[in-house]
Amino acid sequence: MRLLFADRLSEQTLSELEARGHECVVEPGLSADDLAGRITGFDGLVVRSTKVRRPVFEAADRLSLVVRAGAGTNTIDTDAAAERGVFVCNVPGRNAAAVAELTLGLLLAVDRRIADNVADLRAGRWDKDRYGKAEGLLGSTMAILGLGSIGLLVAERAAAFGIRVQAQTRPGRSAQTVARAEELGVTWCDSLGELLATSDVVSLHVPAGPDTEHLVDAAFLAQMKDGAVLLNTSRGDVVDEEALLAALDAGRVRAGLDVYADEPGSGQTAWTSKVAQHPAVVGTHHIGASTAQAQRAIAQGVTEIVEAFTHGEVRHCVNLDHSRLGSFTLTIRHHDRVGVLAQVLDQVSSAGLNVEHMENRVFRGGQAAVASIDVAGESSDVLVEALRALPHVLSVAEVTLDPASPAGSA
Ligand SMILES: NC(=O)C1=CN([C@@H]2O[C@H](COP(=O)(O)OP(=O)(O)OC[C@H]3O[C@@H](n4cnc5c(N)ncnc54)[C@H](O)[C@@H]3O)[C@@H](O)[C@H]2O)C=CC1
Ligand SMILES: O=C(O)C(=O)COP(=O)(O)O
Repeated sequence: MRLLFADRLSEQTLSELEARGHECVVEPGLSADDLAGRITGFDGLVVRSTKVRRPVFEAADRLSLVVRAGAGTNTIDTDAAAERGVFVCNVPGRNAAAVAELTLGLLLAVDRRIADNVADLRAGRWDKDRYGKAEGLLGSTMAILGLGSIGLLVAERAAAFGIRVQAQTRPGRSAQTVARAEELGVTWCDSLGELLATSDVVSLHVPAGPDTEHLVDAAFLAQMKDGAVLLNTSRGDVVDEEALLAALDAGRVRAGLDVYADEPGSGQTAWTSKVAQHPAVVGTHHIGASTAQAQRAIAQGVTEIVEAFTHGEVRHCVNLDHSRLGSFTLTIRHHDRVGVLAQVLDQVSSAGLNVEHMENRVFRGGQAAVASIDVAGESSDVLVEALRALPHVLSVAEVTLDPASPAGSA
């Protein structure tokens, strides 16, 4: 594949990909605005936080894969990609430990005012009176919103500090997550109000999106305990910064932030932000994932995704429709001969039906294969009989799909 890297990734990944025959063009200086003018001629695009907007997909001539070398895909117009059949994949979980470490670092820094301590020492001031007044974390209570890869690792680290961790009950949470959370001693609150009112620390680990935009607003902050600490290492959009500013000014809360609503991308630039500069905030420069360990793990994940993709497997795609759109599945056993599937599809199309998903697997020896075809519309005996009558078709079975069942669960 011809791959454009619009952010810097480890040299090892680039040499591994090149050793496997891929061409890697590395242009970390490209901005979001430059991408549309640069994308032609590339099959794949690899980015960290550089935004990939609709014009990139409109300008692309052969782009088939965008890899987000990280977790959050809110920086990529995944709908525009989906409209043009471009896969957007992320590398989930691989930078979670780094973000969890920073989250605890921010909490300690807020509680002990580490940044102010350091600034005064560097300025030649000793002030034990001022800085010797932390509450301490042992026995305090932390709410985690977003109990995914990062949230669970934060829970694990917080528990090691003797912090009681709680989360809100949430429909659809996997049994595995619930089991791991309970192993870590996480307890459950039925409502957000109860969660916030009983927590000394609130840590955000939800993805950005319409459901979580300004999740932390004035009402949310008003429900937090007086003097509580808000930690945000997820995305700036999750917090209404005007509301946070008001709560900070009122001395109601303190905050540890790694992400901001209008943060710049990578590199260096002059930048001011009222929340980032607030004296009750310990802020970092969106560096949650920026450890060498995490970046090595992410880079390895990128190599795996690109390699799997070249072998026909799409890993960690975030813009496929995973719900079955078909209304029935045809399972067709056939001799593995040229043209058999074309005839099958011809019959399906003559019946006015649309194929939503299909897979064809060849048996050992290459004599026979089985095709599984999810079809939208109404099946009929006429179609099934026409398929059975085709040369080289061995058998045809038809199963009606349950619209509520996700793909692959049948
Ligand atoms: N500061 C940094 O450098 C980094 C920030 N991130 C951010 O952290 C986010 C989370 O990352 P991961 O834990 O790896 O993702 P994840 O997908 O493993 O976990 C997200 C969790 O949030 C839950 N969730 C979604 N909507 C929710 C809602 N409305 N309320 C409560 N829970 C909700 C999901 O069910 C899932 O369990 C990413 O989407 C990204 O925006 C990720 C990596 C680095
Ligand atoms: O993985 C994520 O979601 C991150 O926020 C990390 O962003 P970055 O790769 O450091 O620009």
